[in-house]
Amino acid sequence: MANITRNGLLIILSSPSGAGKTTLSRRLLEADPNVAFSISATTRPPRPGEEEGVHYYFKEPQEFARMAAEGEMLEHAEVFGHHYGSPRLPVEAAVNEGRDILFDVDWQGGQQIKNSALGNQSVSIFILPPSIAALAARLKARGQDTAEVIGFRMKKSRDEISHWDSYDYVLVNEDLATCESELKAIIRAERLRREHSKAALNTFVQGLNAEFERGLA
Ligand SMILES: Nc1nc2c(ncn2[C@@H]2O[C@H](COP(=O)(O)OP(=O)(O)O)[C@@H](O)[C@H]2O)c(=O)[nH]1
Ligand SMILES: Nc1ncnc2c1ncn2[C@@H]1O[C@H](COP(=O)(O)OP(=O)(O)O)[C@@H](O)[C@H]1O
Repeated sequence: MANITRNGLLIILSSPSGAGKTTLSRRLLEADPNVAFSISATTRPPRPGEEEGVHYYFKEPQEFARMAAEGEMLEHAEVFGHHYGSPRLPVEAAVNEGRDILFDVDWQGGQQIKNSALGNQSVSIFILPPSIAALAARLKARGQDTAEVIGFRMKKSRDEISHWDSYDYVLVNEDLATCESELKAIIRAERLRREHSKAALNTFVQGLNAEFERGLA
């Protein structure tokens, strides 16, 4: 049977706060054991229920600055007044082992990953809310931020949305199940892209040519 190995894919997911990235990521990770989550480092304090090393690595600003200065992050940016970054080593390990890695990052992070040495192994997906009213309602319903924080995130969402045009794919998260299946379809197709398994395909086609030469056609 054909065994065409491929490099791992960097899956970049961005959206304005409240559009559903976290929910979609969780569903994808539960359904697909070949996808790992890139656990970001952040200076933001934990929300209720968030665990160290599961949702984020919570860092003091000084430690975060050291990690960034010493090149330990694949990308990093300031979002909502806090610093966020993706540790580099787990990403390189996953890609080399042919495992996909999912990033929940803002547009700045998405752009830095696209411009990095691993950019040609990445696919970026932007999630839009069905309406701004729905976005506000979801942030309220999540019940994890104060009215002031929600107001601030809503103001910033216009800026985040303005970057939709630099993503490979754009999905509208109206019905969650539909959006989840669209996301999975994108990942299935991207895994099959020629450039993501070029070395293995070269070897495979050489094998087909060798069969021709042996006169098996
Ligand atoms: N650039 C970058 N952005 C990140 C990273 N981790 C999280 N973010 C973004 O920071 C923003 C705030 O995240 P968070 O505080 O968890 O709130 P959320 O918007 O409700 O998910 C979101 O846009 C995330 O995508 C990271 O490692 N790098
Ligand atoms: N398609 C959807 N329809 C209704 N509610 C949704 C949908 N997708 C996500 N939500 C809800 O909206 C809130 C914000 O979603 P979340 O995944 O935390 O967003 P983000 O990570 O983008 O900030 C959560 O309470 C989530 O359950």
